[in-house]
Amino acid sequence: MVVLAKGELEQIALPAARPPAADVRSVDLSAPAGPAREAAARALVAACEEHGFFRVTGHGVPVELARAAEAAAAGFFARPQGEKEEEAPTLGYGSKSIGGNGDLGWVEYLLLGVTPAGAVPVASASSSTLPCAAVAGGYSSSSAPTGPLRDLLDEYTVAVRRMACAVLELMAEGLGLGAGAGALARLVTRDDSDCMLRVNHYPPRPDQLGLGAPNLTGFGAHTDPQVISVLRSNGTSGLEIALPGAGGAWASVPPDRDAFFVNVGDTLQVLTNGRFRSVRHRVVVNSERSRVSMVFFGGPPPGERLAPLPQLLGDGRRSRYREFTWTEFKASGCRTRLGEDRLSRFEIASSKIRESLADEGMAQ
Ligand SMILES: O=C(O)CCC(=O)C(=O)O
Ligand SMILES: [Fe+2]
Repeated sequence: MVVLAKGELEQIALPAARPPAADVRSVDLSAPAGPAREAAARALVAACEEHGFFRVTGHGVPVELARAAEAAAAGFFARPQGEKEEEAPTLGYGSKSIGGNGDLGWVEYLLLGVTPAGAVPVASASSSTLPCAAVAGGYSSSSAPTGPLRDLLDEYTVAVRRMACAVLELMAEGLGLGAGAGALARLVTRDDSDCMLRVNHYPPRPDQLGLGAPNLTGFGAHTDPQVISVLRSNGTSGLEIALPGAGGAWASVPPDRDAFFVNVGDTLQVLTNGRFRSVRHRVVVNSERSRVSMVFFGGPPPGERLAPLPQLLGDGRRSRYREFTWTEFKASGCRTRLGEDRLSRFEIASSKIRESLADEGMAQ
């Protein structure tokens, strides 16, 4: 259950309009080597350039495993509130608060850091998949006993991480990275990679709002900071992506229980020197049905130096971003609200402009 005070409910109310369906491209990860795989790699790159978002079929994650993990999570969310809160230390349970800076949503969640030993809870107080220094050093193993839900989520995470790696390998082929092609996938497969699993539960809109009442923000508009995020849901609508172009109109993602969806994250936008688009997205609660989503966030190791890949700079093309580490990005993002643009402070152009304004004594 998500409990919000009256003022809080107003804060997350949205107009009832429903955006048009997004035209989401599909990428078949199982395409055989040769022309079919080359076409899949091209489709993937085009989708990352245009929307920063695509659907993955032929992904190799057993559907039974995904459904079993989802059903176990749904069973957990159906338990009494007190019992769920007791599981904060073992499962990273939290509700309504997203990040540590006052963002609210009609959502409850589990948040687990991925370590070589399996998934471990991320402390609720600072829990966020957004950059935050509190988790920049990695996750300590929990001594709390694991249970069937944790075991299923562990198994699921291993399978989805493998798929994320396959996606990044296909991406590297599509980008023509050549000899350095393994570098992208390695970012999320190292033992110290900063990966996370987040299971979100959006209960149906509360009855007391009545008919004709506004929609609610489940998860406010944001970009994901990591390299890629890999998401599946129980087939309930609600996820929306911002379309390219001025204004960034919203489009709703048609639900699909068997496919996965991939978001380009901020880090991948930097690695591709802005060629790929870190997609803005949000979840709107407008349904009679609960939405359960499971999102794997593929993040780099803390000390990883992030800058555009040299192969993607091209002749004489300049880097749009200054180099920074993942730890630095997390520390700087820690103070931001959910919807803020966390990359702008790493853009070379804007920092150059700030420097010249400072030289002229015009900056504050
Ligand atoms: O729950 C969803 O469908 C998306 C959630 C999301 O964007 C996130 O956890 O970063
Ligand atoms: Fe997200």
